[in-house]
Order: sequence, then C-alpha cells, then structure tokens
Amino acid sequence: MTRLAYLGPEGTFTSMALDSWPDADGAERVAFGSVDGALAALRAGDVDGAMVPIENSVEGGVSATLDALASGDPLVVVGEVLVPVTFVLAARAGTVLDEVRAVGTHSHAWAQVRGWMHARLPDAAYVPTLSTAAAAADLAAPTGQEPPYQAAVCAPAAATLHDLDVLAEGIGDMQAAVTRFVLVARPGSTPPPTGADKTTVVLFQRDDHAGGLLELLEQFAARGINLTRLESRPTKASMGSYCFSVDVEGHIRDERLGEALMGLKRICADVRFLGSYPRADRQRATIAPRASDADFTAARGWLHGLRDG
Ligand SMILES: O=C(O)C(=O)Cc1ccccc1
Repeated sequence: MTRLAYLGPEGTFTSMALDSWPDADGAERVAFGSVDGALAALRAGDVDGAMVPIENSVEGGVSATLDALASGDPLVVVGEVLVPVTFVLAARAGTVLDEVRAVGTHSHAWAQVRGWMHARLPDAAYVPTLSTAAAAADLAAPTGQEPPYQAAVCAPAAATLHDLDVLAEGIGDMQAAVTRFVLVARPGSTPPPTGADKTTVVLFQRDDHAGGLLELLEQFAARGINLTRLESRPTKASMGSYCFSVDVEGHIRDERLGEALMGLKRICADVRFLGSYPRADRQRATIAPRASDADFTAARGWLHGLRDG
C-alpha cells in the first residue's frame, strides 16, 4: 500500500491538502511532527511521498521546505495543491478572551493573524509550535507539562477535532489567504506534460558578480518563459552566499524550458531540478510568440541542415 507522509497531526492545513490529493485515496497516511521528519522518512524509503507546505499568499515561501529540498539527497515535486486557509482562536471550554496571555501556533499562522492579535490581544505572547493542529492537540490533552499558552490559532476543523471552544473565528488578516502544498517523491518518473505545468529549480551561482541574477533570469526571458515564484535563500556556506529557488511555467519536456535549463547548466555552479508537475489551477502556460515547441524544433532542424550540408 502506498504510504504518504504529511506535516501532522490530523487537523493541520497540510492534512487538508492531503485530503484533496487525488492519489491519497486508499493510501496509508503517516503523520510527522515536522517537514524535516517527513522528508527524511521519504529519503530513507519509509514512505512513498510527502505532502508539505511550500508557499503562502500572505507570508511567502516556507523556508523549512525550500531549504530541505535544496540540499540533501534529491527529491522531486510531482504535484501541487492549493488550500484556502482560515484561522480560529481556540481554547479549552470556559476560557474567556481576557484570560489569554499567550497563544500557541505555527509560525506561518502567526504571521497571518498578526493584525488581529495586535488589535484584540496586543499583550499576548507568541509560543511557536510545530503545527497549528499540534498547538490545539496539546491544549486539549497535554502530552507532558501544561502548554505555556491558553489559546491556539488553528483551522476550524482542528478546534472541532479537539473539542475546543472557538473564541474568535476568521481572524486571518487576509480573508483570501491560500497556501500551496507540494507532493514530493524520490526521483523517478516525472508526470507527463499537460500544457498547464510548472517546473521548480534551485540555481547556484558560480560566483557573486554584478548582473549575476540578471544572467540567470535572461535564460528564461530569452525563451519567453514566465516565472511564478523567485526566492533567494542562503546557501548557509557563508554570509552573503545565496541560491535562487524558482518556479517557472512549463514542463522539462517543453523545448523552450529544456533549452533554458541547458543554458543555466552552462553558467551555474549547480542546477537542482525539483520537478515538473501539473499546476493546481490548471492555468495553461502563456507561450510567447516564436517560443513554441515547433519554433524551437524548426530552428534546430535548420541548424542540423546547415551542419550536414
Ligand atoms: O500547521 C499547519 O497546520 C500546517 O499545515 C502548516 C501551515 C501553517 C499555516 C498556514 C499554512 C500551513
């Protein structure tokens, strides 16, 4: 039976992402306390895939995931899921808002309720937890000592699951917040192109010089490839040393993307391919004029003709 890891416990936004993953039906779900734990189990071969958060429309990239994918044994993204996120403030039955002196939640959830907290609980301390559902679970049934917080920011479903009272709902600063999750696997088979795909790569520069990032981006621009995410992350080797984590429209089997990746391979110290996979929103790639597969194949045919006389 297929085993799929996820950032648990049950009731996390990641567990909801897994609920909506088509291949999760009939698979065994294995909860992990952290993204690192889930990805380590995948690398070790204990599970067949892992669902992890990668990007949020309010807070940006999830560093723990971006960094875990950028180093270590290679892994690839095989699919993505978008989940709308709404937050509640949950507490044990009988707790009133005035009694809340500290709030436990995941760092990405805290970043999305800062405005509400500032307005309604300005003196509350923030206690980071491994996930939103872990904060709720520990409040309902502490596994060790009493948790150092009286309320948790979590999904409405996590409050229900743990029989907690909802002190306030819809507390996110942006009502339309969406988190993007990816299903990660060991390298093997890349999903076939659908015409509405994304490709993720991490680019490591050879050296730091003026225009270095521009040179990387030119490889995409010259072939009419649109970027959907670009983030710099420290390589952790030394101060000021960064790599670039990039999502682009298109599939590695698209001619234009293949040529861009070859260009990057020539100029970068390393190019880590993190997968080509169907877009969750099914939005087809915009292909710039003269950047279709047929345009590239015709140009290559012309060159071969010249070379072969
Ligand atoms: O803690 C969770 O529930 C997660 O799945 C991570 C997360 C936290 C906040 C927003 C989206 C995902």
